[in-house]
Amino acid sequence: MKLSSRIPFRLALKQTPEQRSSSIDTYQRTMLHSNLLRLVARGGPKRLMSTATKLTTVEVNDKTGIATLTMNRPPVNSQNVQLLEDLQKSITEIENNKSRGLILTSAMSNVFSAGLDIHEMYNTNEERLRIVWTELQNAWIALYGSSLPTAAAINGHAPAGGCLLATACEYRVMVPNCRIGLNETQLGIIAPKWLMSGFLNVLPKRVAERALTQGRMFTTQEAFEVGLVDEIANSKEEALEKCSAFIGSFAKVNSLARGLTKLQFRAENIKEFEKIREKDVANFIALASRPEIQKDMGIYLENLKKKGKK
Ligand SMILES: CCCC/C=C\CC(=O)SCCNC(=O)CCNC(=O)[C@H](O)C(C)(C)COP(=O)(O)OP(=O)(O)OC[C@H]1O[C@@H](n2cnc3c(N)ncnc32)[C@H](O)[C@@H]1OP(=O)(O)O
Repeated sequence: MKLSSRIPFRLALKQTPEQRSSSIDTYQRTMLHSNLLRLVARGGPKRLMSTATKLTTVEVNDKTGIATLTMNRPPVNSQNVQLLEDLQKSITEIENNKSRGLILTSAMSNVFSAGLDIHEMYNTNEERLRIVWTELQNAWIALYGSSLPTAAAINGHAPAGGCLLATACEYRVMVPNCRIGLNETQLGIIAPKWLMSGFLNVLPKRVAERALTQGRMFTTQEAFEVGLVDEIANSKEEALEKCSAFIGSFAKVNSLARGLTKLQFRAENIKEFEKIREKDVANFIALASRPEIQKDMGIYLENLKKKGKK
């Protein structure tokens, strides 16, 4: 079996519903084999890799073996289909290049990611909505279901889809004076359960329920106090260092045991997501197509633009 024959979760998810029914087991078996191969391969020299797709870049530190995945879609890293696809490609690339871990960050100076690009959901057709939501699901599962150690260096605001990506990681370090949260209800939108799972992994249920129903955006300090972020750093560089230190904490842990243990914690959420992912796309299309939601999105966009001009 070649390394490239590993089946990432999202590819397994593209199978028929029948094939999918036992995909957790299939995935874990496949991962067990590929991780064994990866462990054997780790004996060899480290490769410095720096590749770029259009809206994300990947750089591997040849000393630590840790890959930094940077989102680069000015002005606010809003997640259009291309950014979501590039994120998936970069995650696959990092998983295949023997990296020791993945740090997700942003090339913007004050925004980690503004979440889904609202232009992609506004005044559009059902087919586009289907693609947008499917790619958001695919990007999330690629990150959430990765067996690698993952951390987010949150060097700016992280609303909605930005918070989704950050909470898909195992560790979060955030710079001061920014905001993070799932603000969907403020847009009149109900966040599906899978979209909440990372949030629910890190927050007590009561805190998560209140924050989600309020559509609350936490300041960095508040996020730290409730446990939504693990550390505060004074700069992006310091955030990257703290994320590297987190990933480095696994240096002496067997990576196969680590990865499988992580996925055991996440398996239930992933299984639930697999069951409902197609229905979830249909729900999203139905919701986002509603005239009143379209109207609210239009107003929201207008307000964002007005705010930008002030
Ligand atoms: C049924 C639908 C389900 C959808 C489910 C949810 C997932 C989502 O992710 S929805 C997206 C929710 N995102 C937000 O609510 C964030 C909105 N943005 C902001 O709060 C701020 O822009 C932010 C704090 C991120 C950054 O602030 P600033 O640095 O001050 O930048 P500006 O606000 O001036 O924005 C610059 C420029 O970008 C445009 N913008 C911002 N966010 C989005 C977005 N999510 N989608 C599309 N465009 C966005 C903003 O309008 C400005 O545009 P211009 O005025 O044309 O320059």
